[in-house]
Amino acid sequence: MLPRIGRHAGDGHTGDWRARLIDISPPISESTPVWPGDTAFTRAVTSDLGGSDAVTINRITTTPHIGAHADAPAHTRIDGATIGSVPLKPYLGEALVVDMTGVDGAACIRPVEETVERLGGHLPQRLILRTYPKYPREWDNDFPGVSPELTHWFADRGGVLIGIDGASFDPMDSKTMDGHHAASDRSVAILEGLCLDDVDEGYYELIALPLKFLDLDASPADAVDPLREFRREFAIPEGVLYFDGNSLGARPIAAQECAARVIGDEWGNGLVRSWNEAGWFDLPVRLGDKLAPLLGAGEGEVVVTDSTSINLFKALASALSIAAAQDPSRKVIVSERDNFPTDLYIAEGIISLLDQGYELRLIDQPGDLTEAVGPDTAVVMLSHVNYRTGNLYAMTEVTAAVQERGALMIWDLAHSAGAVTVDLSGADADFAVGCTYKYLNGGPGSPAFIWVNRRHQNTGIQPLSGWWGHARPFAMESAYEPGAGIRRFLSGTQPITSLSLVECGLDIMLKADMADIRSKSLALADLFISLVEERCAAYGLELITPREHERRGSHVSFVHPEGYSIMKALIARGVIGDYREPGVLRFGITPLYLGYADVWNAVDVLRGILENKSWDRPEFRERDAVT
Ligand SMILES: Cc1ncc(COP(=O)(O)O)c(C=O)c1O
Ligand SMILES: Nc1ccccc1C(=O)C[C@H](N)C(=O)O
Repeated sequence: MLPRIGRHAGDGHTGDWRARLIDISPPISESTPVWPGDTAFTRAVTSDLGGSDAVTINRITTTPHIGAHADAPAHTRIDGATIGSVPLKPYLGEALVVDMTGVDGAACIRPVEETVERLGGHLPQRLILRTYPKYPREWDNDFPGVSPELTHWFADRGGVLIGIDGASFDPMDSKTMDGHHAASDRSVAILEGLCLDDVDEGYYELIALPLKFLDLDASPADAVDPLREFRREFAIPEGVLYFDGNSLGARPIAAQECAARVIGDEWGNGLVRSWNEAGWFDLPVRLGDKLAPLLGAGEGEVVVTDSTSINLFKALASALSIAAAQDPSRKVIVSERDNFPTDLYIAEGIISLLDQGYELRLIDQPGDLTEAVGPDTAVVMLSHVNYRTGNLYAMTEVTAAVQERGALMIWDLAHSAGAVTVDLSGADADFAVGCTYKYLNGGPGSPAFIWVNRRHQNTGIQPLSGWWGHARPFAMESAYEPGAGIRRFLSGTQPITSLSLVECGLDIMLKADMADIRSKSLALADLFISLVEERCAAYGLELITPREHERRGSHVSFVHPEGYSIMKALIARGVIGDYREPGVLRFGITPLYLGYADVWNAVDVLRGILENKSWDRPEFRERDAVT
């Protein structure tokens, strides 16, 4: 049984993660109304810290049918299962909230059908029915119940749970309890007394796990509902909790069909004609335009092409050429010691290739940046989200500070695109690069992207002057003439099969609201941090990710001296994160396919591994080539 989520709300270090969850459990206290004649909630203190006792302990007396609660089949059937023996799965997962406030009498089929039709035709396995415009604080005799027809109709369509805000599935005067019987006959789990005041119609993730009272007829349940509708777009193997979308995103289900189309039809049947007919030649630009809104960029500013490393080479070389034209005395490239190594290596490569006295100046922490940028600085090149710590730079402020000091700003968005809200135009940055295989779910090694501010597109030198960046590629002229606009940043022929798959990930991402992704990411990460700190406190994990939302990307990293073995043990148990030197356990938070229950379950596994020291085995110490 998972513990109550709500209990973690006020304990100081959890931040405001609950702000993005909707708690649909009314508070339980002595003033909580219960069915007339049933046992109200009372408590007595049996041991008191305020007195001379070592701990405080209460004793409670209550009906289990209090507040938001789950009815067990044993409530209305002599041979029915008790709440401690019901399966938990129905209480956890995607739910549709339907507004029944305008319906006379019991909740019925029609409004469900209408809502499903209006919202796009998908009926999940859980239904939550709202019958009150405002949840009653006093006992209300006049609740409508759930019609047996609705329960049968829903069970016929695979339904496993119905929840309602009213106090019961049957009206108050029912002697036959038909609503309850229909549910137990059809194995549909029952939730009653949900407070839905803040919940609009739509799809949510329901978490409403009953406390495991072995022999009881019901149990109080806590229910929280963050938005969740995208998980079914991804193929994630059974038994895997995937926390590594920051290295390689999960596979969109659509990718398989897309691959079959590109290979079978476009390549197989279209052959070379597909460069025109299937739009292969324009694909880098078309996908760039599709990606642009996720970066706060406009049309004609982004191409999807090459790798991040190669795009960084192009961006840095171009930026240096622009800076040199303005002020050739500026010879410093500022970056961060903790930047992803390829970024620093590429800068070193350009410096030695140009051989013009350029040097790399590395800061040791984000706070040192402004001091490091001065009249000698040509370009500043930073990862927006740090690959190891998850530190997030304030893009607008940093860009402004850099440009004020006369330098150009290049952002590496590898850990930002699809993970955090990005506004390149708003920040008026100079160049940006990033990959599509992480949060954009483009596939292993899928082509990366480059964004170039329009003011620079036709000015700098793009040194990888291949024919795809030529003004007239098929004129086959012997001299290079750079094309205009973002096409200049193309070099040569692209891996079309891999490039095509990028579109599947983008299409999913574009259906979601980036603000929702960001807030769910923060909520999941807050939950993850608070659970690890609370439940694994004894085992020496140290958080290296900033707690402040405005300084954090979309992964969470903990350091532990045995980090490598612990991560390998986690992966062996199906909790897939990754390891980075030194000692960093890194967990990617991908709101499109991770839910709150996944976080609970992953922390459970982590705690078990730490508690039993099951990481301490030779096979978990053996280093793989890729960590
Ligand atoms: C910040 C950052 N830049 C660049 C890269 C990699 O670049 P490439 O795709 O060229 O290997 C990564 C991860 O691989 C990264 O995290
Ligand atoms: N491209 C890869 C290939 C193999 C293994 C990992 C990667 C990564 O992307 C690592 C990632 N950039 C990181 O932040 O560690």
